[in-house]
Amino acid sequence: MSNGLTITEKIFSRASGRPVRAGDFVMASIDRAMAHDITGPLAVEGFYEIMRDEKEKKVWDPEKIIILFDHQVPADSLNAARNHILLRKFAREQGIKHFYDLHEGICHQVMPEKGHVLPGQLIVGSDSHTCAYGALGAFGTGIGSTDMAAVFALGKLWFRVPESMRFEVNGKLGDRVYSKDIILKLIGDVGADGARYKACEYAGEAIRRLDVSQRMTISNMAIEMGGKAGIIEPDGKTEKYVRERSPGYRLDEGLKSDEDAEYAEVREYDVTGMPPQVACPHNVDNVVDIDKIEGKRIDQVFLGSCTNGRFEDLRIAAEVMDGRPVAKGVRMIVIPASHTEYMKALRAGLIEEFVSAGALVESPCCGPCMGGSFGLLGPGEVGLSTSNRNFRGRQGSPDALVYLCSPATAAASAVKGKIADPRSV
Ligand SMILES: CC(C)[C@H](C(=O)O)[C@@H](O)C(=O)O
Ligand code: SF4
Repeated sequence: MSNGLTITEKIFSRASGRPVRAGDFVMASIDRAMAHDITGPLAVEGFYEIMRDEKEKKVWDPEKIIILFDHQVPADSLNAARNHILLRKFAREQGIKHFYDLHEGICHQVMPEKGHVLPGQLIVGSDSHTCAYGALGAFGTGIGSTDMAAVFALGKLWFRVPESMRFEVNGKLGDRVYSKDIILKLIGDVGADGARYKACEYAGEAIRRLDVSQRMTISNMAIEMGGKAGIIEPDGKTEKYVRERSPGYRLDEGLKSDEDAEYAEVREYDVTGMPPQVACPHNVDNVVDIDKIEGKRIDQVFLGSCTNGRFEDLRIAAEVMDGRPVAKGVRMIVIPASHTEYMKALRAGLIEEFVSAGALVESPCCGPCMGGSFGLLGPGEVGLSTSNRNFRGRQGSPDALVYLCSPATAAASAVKGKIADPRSV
């Protein structure tokens, strides 16, 4: 065995207070824990169950728990309203310092944006896309509500330190081809469980060249190939992003995988000349080049979600639309991922452009991404979405079809009224 460590092994060694390696079982201290309106109520219930015999029923650290509302926002059912009431009460009683009510946005956007994600941290969230925080060099991972209950109580959780799978992505992305196309390509290649329980590590010049917003898209979708995390080694861009939110933060030069670190697998890619990618129904790994699916009719385009609802995504889409209206017979729903992103888009005039084009712009939330709220697809309808999952029934009817793509492809398709290549509209 070599002496080198992966970034994941370094993070777990710090979090568990001893040198550990992939495969070791550890009890790790959690740096931040996030729960939202769907999974939070069950975690709260579990927490009180655990604390049943304690006199003081207090969480381990009210400053390290983040609670927010995003999935059913504004409350779209009585059940959602009750969940919101329960979590507001819990946050008040426990003195949860970082509680965001329903105006703030989607968890995976709000967490980094508000400075709750630092490189090298071990962060858990009761949401599967918590791997998104790997974009900043944190080990973020999704856990269930009952595990979250234990974290609320103890601030610790056991893990088997995952092996790492390295994706060396080189070459240069072409015009109107983005990080979403890279991650769809990788998932299509590896398969939905090809990286099961592995820490996916994205490296190479094509990844280094991406801005933080685009890195978030790639890290966000590690779970779609079974990854436990989706880490990108922090660099100057990471440092700048983090410092703007956590002044005084300094990049730790040692926070990267050693050259002789051991990997379960290393895969190499060259994205030069790669066309836009689309994931076809009903699996995220059912990925094709755009020319295989171009011309397919669509009923709805959804531009948003924690994967691709940032200001940069909206700007790309507006550029591609270039003042043209949404095609007749197609509806377009645009949802900025957070209040901050919404304000940026508003100030830049993007919201006016979308509204003038005939799109529906909604307040920050998950929206149709999970089909639990508004914007559902009916039987037989076809949706094109910038989100991360296209499972049967995910956005409404089990008889609807969902295709996944980049914001540029979504925008090109919205103006054309059918799936279109953003390079040729
Ligand atoms: C509701 C939540 C538990 C779920 C997740 O874990 O990812 C949702 O965010 C999703 O995208 O499917
Ligand atoms: S936007 Fe979609 S993927 Fe992201 S947290 Fe919400 S439901 Fe999950």
